[in-house]
Amino acid sequence: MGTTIPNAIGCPSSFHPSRRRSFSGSPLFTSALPSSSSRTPARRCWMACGSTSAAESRNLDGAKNVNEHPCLADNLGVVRDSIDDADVLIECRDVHKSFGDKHILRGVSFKIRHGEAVGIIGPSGTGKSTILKVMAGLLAPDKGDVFICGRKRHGLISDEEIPGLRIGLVFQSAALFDSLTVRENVGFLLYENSKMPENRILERVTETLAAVGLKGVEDRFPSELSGGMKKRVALARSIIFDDTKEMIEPEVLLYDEPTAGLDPIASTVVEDLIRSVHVRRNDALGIPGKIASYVVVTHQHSTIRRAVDRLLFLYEGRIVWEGMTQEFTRSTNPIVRQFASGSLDGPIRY
Ligand SMILES: Nc1ncnc2c1ncn2[C@@H]1O[C@H](COP(=O)(O)OP(=O)(O)OP(=O)(O)O)[C@@H](O)[C@H]1O
Repeated sequence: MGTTIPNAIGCPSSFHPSRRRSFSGSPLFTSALPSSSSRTPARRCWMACGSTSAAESRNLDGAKNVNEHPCLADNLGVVRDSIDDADVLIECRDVHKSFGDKHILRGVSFKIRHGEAVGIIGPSGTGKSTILKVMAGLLAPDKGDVFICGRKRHGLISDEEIPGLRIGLVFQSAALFDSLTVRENVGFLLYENSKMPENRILERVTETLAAVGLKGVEDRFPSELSGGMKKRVALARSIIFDDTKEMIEPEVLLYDEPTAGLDPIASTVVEDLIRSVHVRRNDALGIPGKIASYVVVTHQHSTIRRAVDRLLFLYEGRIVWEGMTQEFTRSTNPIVRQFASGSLDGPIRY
């Protein structure tokens, strides 16, 4: 099975689900990496260097102010906890990325573990979408590394052969194919990449739509859906999987501003859906979710409160604070305080 190369442009006007062909221009990105091994996601690997290359100071509440200065960290002799990294699905280690002379990511390091629900927040233009694309394998770091289940990724997702983990990126715009019906959009990857019989794909599409709370919309086109429905269809498309395979790889979903532009109630629906497809919850049909972990980039307080457990605060291309969501509003970090209050006074300058 080939890897689906993500992009956000092409719309396959000639696509028909009954015609399987090699098409790699999906606006959806779900990289279904080939699973050539039967190892579990929890590959045992110990990483001696810890989760960040930074000196970290712990608040009383347990959150970390991250002082990004690797030399300082070494000089201070910061003793890192010995952590069992067997459950780390994705690790970014000292990731740098520039666009022209704009140095956007300046040494970003963090780990996403199996079962986690993580939010990435921070001021506009600070590189949140960029780090999602680096995690997804759409952008290669200029410096630093991305590890998938403990194995270093080389190049982009399209070049790699790392098995055992699917990574899906759900774009802010939903990025549905306008000329395809909801059924064709949701079943797209299965039509393109699986050997499932068509009637089984149709069943999977209906089941998956039901899991995100949508019924009877299979024949509609995206233009006939509300913004919230489009986001739900995009979510269904990202969680559908080939259930004829012997082993289903764990999947990490990366959501880029999934509630942007939605009213408060539609936001709540999407936030609850994001939760419901996670392994620790049940979907709309009462079936346990299958998404191993997810990462949400968001500006919305409701999404932070409702959809994620742990937060990474990105500022000027670095993680400057991380902690649990309930620690966020109590943080004494001046950057976090200013951001949480929306004040014009403070270290963040626009
Ligand atoms: N492909 C690209 N080419 C050139 N510049 C880019 C590219 N992608 C992102 N940038 C620039 O990198 C910076 C960070 O963009 P990014 O979208 O990652 O920020 P963000 O934190 O997600 O912002 P927002 O919260 O406003 O969505 C911006 O200045 C953006 O213009």
